[in-house]
Amino acid sequence: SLQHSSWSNVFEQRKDLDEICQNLVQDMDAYGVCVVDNFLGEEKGKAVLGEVLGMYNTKGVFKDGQLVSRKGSGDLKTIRGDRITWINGTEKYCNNIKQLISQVDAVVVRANKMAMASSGKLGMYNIDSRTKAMVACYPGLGSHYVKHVDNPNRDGRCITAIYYLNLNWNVKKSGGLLRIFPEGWLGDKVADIEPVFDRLLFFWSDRRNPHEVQPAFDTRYAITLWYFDAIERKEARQRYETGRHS
Ligand SMILES: O=C(O)CCC(=O)Nc1cc2ccccc2cn1
Ligand SMILES: [Mn+2]
Repeated sequence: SLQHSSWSNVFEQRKDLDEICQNLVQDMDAYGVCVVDNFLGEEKGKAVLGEVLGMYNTKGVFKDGQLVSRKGSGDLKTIRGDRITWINGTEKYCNNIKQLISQVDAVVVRANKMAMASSGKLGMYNIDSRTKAMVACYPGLGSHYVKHVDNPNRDGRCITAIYYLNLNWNVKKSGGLLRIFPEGWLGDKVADIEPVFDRLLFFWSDRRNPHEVQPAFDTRYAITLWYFDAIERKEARQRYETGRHS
């Protein structure tokens, strides 16, 4: 359909797939973190944002974030963290999110293959599946996410991919900075990622990349996908089945 054909040339318009994949392979080798800006372009990015806003304004779709408390002037102030919903993209009114997901899939799968051929670190994995997409919103008011590791105990997830949707986001005014503390970066350097519109971020999901979201003072939207390594995932399932898990 027309809709489909306009999506299929996303890469011709923006940057070709190869360029993005080479950049990903190189950055994962060098830094363990990779930022791709203008991933979909303004029109497609806004279409995805529109669907996320539609979902967010539909009662009951997003679950309340976990409670976090912040000691202000000594008093405990409960702030809800991120509000999330999980989708596979086939839901109603999610066609553009579905297309975003398949574009990210295309990049990850191709980069994984390229890295196998060039023996990049990404080539050490065999990426054959992923989680559903987690659509998250920080409702502002200082909501944040404490420093954590996505996959601390080999659950199978090797790469985190986060697509940000925040038009004209200004961290000085709105906060919401993602700060990654990459293991092994010298001089305790950090990677500060602003959650700006149409930005796609990749990083190793394991202990190499502890990260936090600093308090956000405007609503902050992101869509996250986690990609599985086939072997690590199988081993995690086996541990789970034999009950050897905490
Ligand atoms: O929005 C960002 O910049 C990243 C936020 C972030 O790290 N989110 C997040 C959300 C999670 C939700 C459930 C389980 C693990 C999770 C790990 N990370
Ligand atoms: Mn995380």
